[in-house]
Amino acid sequence: MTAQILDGKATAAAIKSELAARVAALKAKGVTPGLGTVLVGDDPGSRWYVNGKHRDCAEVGIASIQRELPATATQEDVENVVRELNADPACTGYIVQLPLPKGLDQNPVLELMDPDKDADGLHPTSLGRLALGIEGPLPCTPLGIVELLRRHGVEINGAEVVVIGRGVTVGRSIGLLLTRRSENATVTLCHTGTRDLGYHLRKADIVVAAAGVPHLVKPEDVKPGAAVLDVGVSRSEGKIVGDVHPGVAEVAGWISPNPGGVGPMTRAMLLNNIVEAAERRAGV
Ligand SMILES: Nc1nc2c(c(=O)[nH]1)N[C@@H](CN(C=O)c1ccc(C(=O)N[C@@H](CCC(=O)O)C(=O)O)cc1)CN2
Repeated sequence: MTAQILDGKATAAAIKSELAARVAALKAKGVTPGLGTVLVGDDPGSRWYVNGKHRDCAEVGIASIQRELPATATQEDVENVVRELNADPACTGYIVQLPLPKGLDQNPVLELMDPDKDADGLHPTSLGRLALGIEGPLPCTPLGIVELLRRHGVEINGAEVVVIGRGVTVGRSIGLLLTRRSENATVTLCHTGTRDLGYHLRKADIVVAAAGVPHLVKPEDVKPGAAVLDVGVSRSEGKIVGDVHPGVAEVAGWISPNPGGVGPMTRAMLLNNIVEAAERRAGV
């Protein structure tokens, strides 16, 4: 078997053209959505992601507000930028690019954000809403994964899903998303304390690998026909190495390439969150 490709790049392009039409409709009503980003430090990967977010905004007609701080910024410097964006009417939603440099604590920064401007779905109020089943912004990578599966016709309802990794941007939050009544999956969250990862993987209809361990998911541990989403990013000689061994493509039914799978969907869902929030506010 050779797996079908869950093409995040093409899917994100389709979503962006749908969003461009929705932004045009908002603008016709006098509403211009604006995405703010806060980038602290000089990590080249984070800078690349933030620049990509602003390129996407330009493509769909969302205004951009960029705030940058040096790696020497203090906790108070970062929190002051957050206060400024909370008060800026041109900024309808924003993100703080994670991770923050060592020595800065991300949780007080996230808590200080105006939850109504949380474009990432990572504010405690947004995560609480997700847990309680109340409408609100959803974390971009989990949302991108669900959208990628849906648009490729992969059945989520009733599926056994194994998620590897307990980070807040993916692992913890995707369990909450996939176990909602609307998705209706059964989710097992595996992490570094899991004794026998292969035991769980072999039963999974859908695997979400977000551990950041190169080639952790081996072909012999994947159920034939499963959908495998590779979220992990490690770098070797300047190239991305995912969490999924290339041989998995011979066993799986669907596989997301990395790069070109979940990453572009994360970016598309950020735009989606900005547009949805603007629509909610405009009563659309
Ligand atoms: N505030 C946030 N910080 C971080 C998030 C997030 O959702 N919110 N997620 C990641 C980084 N991220 C978005 O911020 C992100 C990661 C990857 C991609 C992407 O398109 N990747 C490309 C490959 C890029 C490369 O060559 O390096 C791909 O997969 O094709 C977009 C966004 C952590 N921080």
